[in-house]
Amino acid sequence: MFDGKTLLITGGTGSFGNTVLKRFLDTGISEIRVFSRDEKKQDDQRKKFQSDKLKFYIGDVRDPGSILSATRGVDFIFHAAALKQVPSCEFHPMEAVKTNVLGTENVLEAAIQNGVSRVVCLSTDKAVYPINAMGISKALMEKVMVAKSRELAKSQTVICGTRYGNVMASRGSVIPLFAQQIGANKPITITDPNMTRFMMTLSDAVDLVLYAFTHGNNGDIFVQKAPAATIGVLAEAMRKRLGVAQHPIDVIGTRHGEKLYETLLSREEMANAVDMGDYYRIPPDLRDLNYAKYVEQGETTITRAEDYNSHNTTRLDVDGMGELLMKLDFFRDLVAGRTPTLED
Ligand SMILES: O=c1ccn([C@@H]2O[C@H](COP(=O)(O)OP(=O)(O)O[C@H]3O[C@H](CO)[C@@H](O)[C@H](O)[C@H]3O)[C@@H](O)[C@H]2O)c(=O)[nH]1
Repeated sequence: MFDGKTLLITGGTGSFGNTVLKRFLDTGISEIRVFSRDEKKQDDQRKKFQSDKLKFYIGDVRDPGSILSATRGVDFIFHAAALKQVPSCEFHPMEAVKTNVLGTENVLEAAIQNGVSRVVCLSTDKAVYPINAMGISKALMEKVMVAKSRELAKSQTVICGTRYGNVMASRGSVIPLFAQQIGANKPITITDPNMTRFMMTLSDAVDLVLYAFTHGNNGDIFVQKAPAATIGVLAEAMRKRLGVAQHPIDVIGTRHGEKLYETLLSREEMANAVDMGDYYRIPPDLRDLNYAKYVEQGETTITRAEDYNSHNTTRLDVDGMGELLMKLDFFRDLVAGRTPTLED
């Protein structure tokens, strides 16, 4: 499917981009373009991968001109550029709007104008019933994506999306933080031991994007079924695997904009979602803007459906969480006493 094709990754210098490069540079793909603002990270990637197939584009999704010229001659786009830190978006919500909402519109317009055949936009569980600025901006990004895709019936571009949960051991996230606290002999800071999060590996996240890429129709959003754990269980599993069962814990309380649990599919989406085994496909609402229809044809299935969230999905216990941790290079390094490297 990728043989002889050109793929562009927005925000491609991040951990998602790195994982895609690792998987694809040695295939029959003809070119991968990394589009980002970060000259330094691009330079690191250039040195790390040393491949003629890899092309670097400095630009910002906020600047329509930069993305328009970078997408000329491109077949596929993975749109990963985003402001994704919850606290920073909370304090600078307009920055989240500029990158996550307006930036996405620029990427999609450029894709349509340049006849790109497939675009996959990356979203997050925080976009469902959102309460923080990051999630709200990603929810609006999804709406932009679905609205744009509605106009594309006769065009050659297919736009779809994915939502995923927490990527384990990503830079700045809780697993490396707890590891560092254990290493420095400081207490593990738990916000709320009963808080749950979906647990996914970076490789799962890339698989999900590839699944959407292969199966997506215009406006579809894909979600991977994933297990979840409480933060209490996560801390317990880390203490146990690292042989420090008595390491002290401080409960520090919930941070700005945090939820007790995350939701991957709302109740309303669940009523229409297609169960595809390991994944759900959420088709777009294709009714037209005829209000009489909305009033006369209610969705009776919605009242019966339950949302899909990190409280009601498969729950990992301490041993299950420990096994999942051991799938991470980061954590295996830690257990073996090697200096762990983060993906990003
Ligand atoms: O000192 C800490 C820090 C975090 N947590 C908890 O650990 C969990 C995960 O936190 P963190 O790793 O910071 O991730 P999230 O805030 O859930 O957000 C991440 O996961 C999202 C997907 O849901 C991504 O979109 C975001 O970019 C990414 O920051 C949460 O329940 C936190 O309350 C603690 O208990 N103690």
